[in-house]
Amino acid sequence: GHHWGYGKEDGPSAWHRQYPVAKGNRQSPIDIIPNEARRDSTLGPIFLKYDQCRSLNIANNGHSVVVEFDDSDDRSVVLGGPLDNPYRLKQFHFHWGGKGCEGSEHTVAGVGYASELHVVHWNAVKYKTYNDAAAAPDGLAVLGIFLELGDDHRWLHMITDALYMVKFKGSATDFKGFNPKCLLPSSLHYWTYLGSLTTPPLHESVTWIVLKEPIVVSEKQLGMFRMLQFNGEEEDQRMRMENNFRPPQNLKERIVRSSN
Ligand SMILES: COc1ccc2c(ccc[n+]2C(=O)c2ccc(S(N)(=O)=O)cc2)c1
Ligand SMILES: [Zn+2]
Repeated sequence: GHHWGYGKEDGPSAWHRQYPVAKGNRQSPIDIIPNEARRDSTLGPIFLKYDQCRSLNIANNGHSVVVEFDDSDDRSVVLGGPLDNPYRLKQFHFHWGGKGCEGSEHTVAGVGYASELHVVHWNAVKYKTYNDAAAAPDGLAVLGIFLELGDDHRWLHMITDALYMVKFKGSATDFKGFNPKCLLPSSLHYWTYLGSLTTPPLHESVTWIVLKEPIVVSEKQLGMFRMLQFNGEEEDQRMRMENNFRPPQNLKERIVRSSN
């Protein structure tokens, strides 16, 4: 059927027609206002156990570029912080803007970053499958990492070098041996709040953990993401993949907590 996207007709302002939860009470992303975040001494550090992670493939799903992991056991998990149990690493993907424009989903005191990396984990303790977890209020934990423009990122080339293989929607290729640890900033200090998937089906199933410290990538590296296309190879209309971000949503009755 008529699929959702990021254009004028099928973009974020239209998603509520097919996904009424778009106007729900715990939608993401949000504008994070550091001065209004509640410092919570009960919030411990998060731990990312990625040493045994097994990346499988990199794919263009028509909305972003996604690296998927083997989530058949608890080999790589995020735990601690606001989480009551370990959440299993499933995939990571990015959101970005057009040349020189903002592109992150979360903003900080009204300011956006050039891009945002989402590392998606699911609660395999309570739910049997990822899809079950993705629809449950405590089903997912997504780590959000801001990308700001500066020097080349020393490891991002491992991803940008593979992008030519997944130019079109529906393309995928092997992508083994990649550990997302190399994409983390030095500090794991974070903000956390209860929210949703930022793309349809917009399920209100995400405990968001947004790192305060951005990583630095170059304009050249980020520009490589814009060689990707929203369309499949066979489609006539060529649409450059960019500005694939949802703008901040109403905070409603939520508070954002801050790690120490
Ligand atoms: C049928 O049920 C689903 C469930 C989840 C789906 C999905 C389609 C696309 C993405 N997802 C996702 O898993 C998904 C979507 C958005 C995000 S985000 N941008 O990190 O909030 C993470 C993960 C369909
Ligand atoms: Zn995302």
